[in-house]
Amino acid sequence: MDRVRVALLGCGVVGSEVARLLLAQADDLAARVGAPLELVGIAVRRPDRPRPGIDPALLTDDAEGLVARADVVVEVVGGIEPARSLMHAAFRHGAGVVTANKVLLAEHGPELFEAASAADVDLYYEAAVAGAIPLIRPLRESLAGDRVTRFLGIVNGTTNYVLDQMDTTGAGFGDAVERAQALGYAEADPTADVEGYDAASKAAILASLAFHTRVPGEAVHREGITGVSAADVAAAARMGCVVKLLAIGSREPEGPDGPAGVTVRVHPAFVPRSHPLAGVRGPFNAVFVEAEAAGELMFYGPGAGGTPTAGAVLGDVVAVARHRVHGGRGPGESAYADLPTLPLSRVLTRYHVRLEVADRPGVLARVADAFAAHGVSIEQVRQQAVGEDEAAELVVVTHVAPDTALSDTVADLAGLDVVLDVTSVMRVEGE
Ligand SMILES: NC(=O)C1=CN([C@@H]2O[C@H](COP(=O)(O)OP(=O)(O)OC[C@H]3O[C@@H](n4cnc5c(N)ncnc54)[C@H](OP(=O)(O)O)[C@@H]3O)[C@@H](O)[C@H]2O)C=CC1
Ligand SMILES: N[C@@H](CC=O)C(=O)O
Repeated sequence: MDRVRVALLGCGVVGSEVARLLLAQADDLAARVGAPLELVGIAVRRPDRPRPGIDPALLTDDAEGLVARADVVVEVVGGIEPARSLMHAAFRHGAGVVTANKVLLAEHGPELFEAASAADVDLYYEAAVAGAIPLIRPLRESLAGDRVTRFLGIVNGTTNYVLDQMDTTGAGFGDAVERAQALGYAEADPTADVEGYDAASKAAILASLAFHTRVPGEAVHREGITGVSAADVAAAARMGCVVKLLAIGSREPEGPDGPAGVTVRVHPAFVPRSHPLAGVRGPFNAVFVEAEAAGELMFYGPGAGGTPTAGAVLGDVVAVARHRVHGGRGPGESAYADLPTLPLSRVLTRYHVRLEVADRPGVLARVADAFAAHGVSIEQVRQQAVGEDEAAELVVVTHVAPDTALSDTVADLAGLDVVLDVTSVMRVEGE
């Protein structure tokens, strides 16, 4: 093969940087691949829009026609359609695909991996999880001989940036989200970030790879950060913690509580300031992976932004292009284990609960009884006046208990006449 034809679908935050780096590093990339990479076209929604550094002759709105002329298709459009149909078209034409599209992989991964395998072409997606951080390849290849038992990490740059701004600068939630959008970290619709959908898609991909099973995005327990208030950030600080949006996956053995399977969840949590995840700032991501032989590994780096993400995309382009030139194909999907995704009753955690209660004798005993009724023991309780007559704030931190016992307790607390409001509920993780 004398050249590898590359079609770029999308020229936004990530695509524009992929195009720039492909052109700027053409000689190096050619040397690494063994043949020049020729950018044959860029499909966008609005081809007439001026794009600095991009030859207008490359731009088209005929994505299907462009795919038919490529050996490697780079999909950085995002969303389900037309990205899904265009990937299928690429496979039909015998082209390998590189994508950064986690929502598509979390929803339609099995169908796409099967189509790539049937066409005997590559489907690479390093940039789909944790931006620039090499994490997919280590899980798919380097750890293929080990048994991963758990992962815990920060996989969304936007929410980490927002929570970090709230903690360190006192910024309001809305202002911090707007800044994340302006910096190119957020999805086209930032609801996907702040409501935890983006992190849930990434957690589904990580769990599927780490545990060799299929975890669809909708099976991931998901809570976003829209309910996190400045008061929660301050409460975390008082406890020596920071608030982080975590993605946690765990392999659970068969036992008295149920069958073997995996738990996968995304939610905000208090993380002790002494934990390395607490020091992950701005749009950076970090993921701990625990494996039986390797022990504990930590992956850290920029989790969002055009240039870092484009670096990960180009690494995949080189791998797929090398296969086009020298033959062969990268490893495919490794889902064979068929482990069920288990309910939150299998998750053990701790809760930090803030309650507004009536300021009168006997309240503490009523609250303690509600916890005891679900077998949850209390580690600390702190009561303080809230400035209103006859009301006080009660902060309760529990010991470890099944998540459902904790959430059932909170539901009961909300129904007590002495509880005026359940102000906030946060899990405590990473201890
Ligand atoms: N931003 C980031 O930090 C990261 C993003 N990703 C993923 O990368 C992908 C792209 O993200 P990002 O670059 O931020 O997104 P942008 O919204 O910035 O860019 C999307 C691009 O796709 C083009 N496009 C949209 N619809 C169509 C269509 N129907 N046909 C052809 N082109 C279309 C747009 O064209 P036009 O320019 O004309 O509007 C635009 O160029 C997503 O899957 C995202 O989740 C992954 C990791 C990090
Ligand atoms: N919106 C995403 C972009 C990268 O995946 C994020 O903020 O992490």
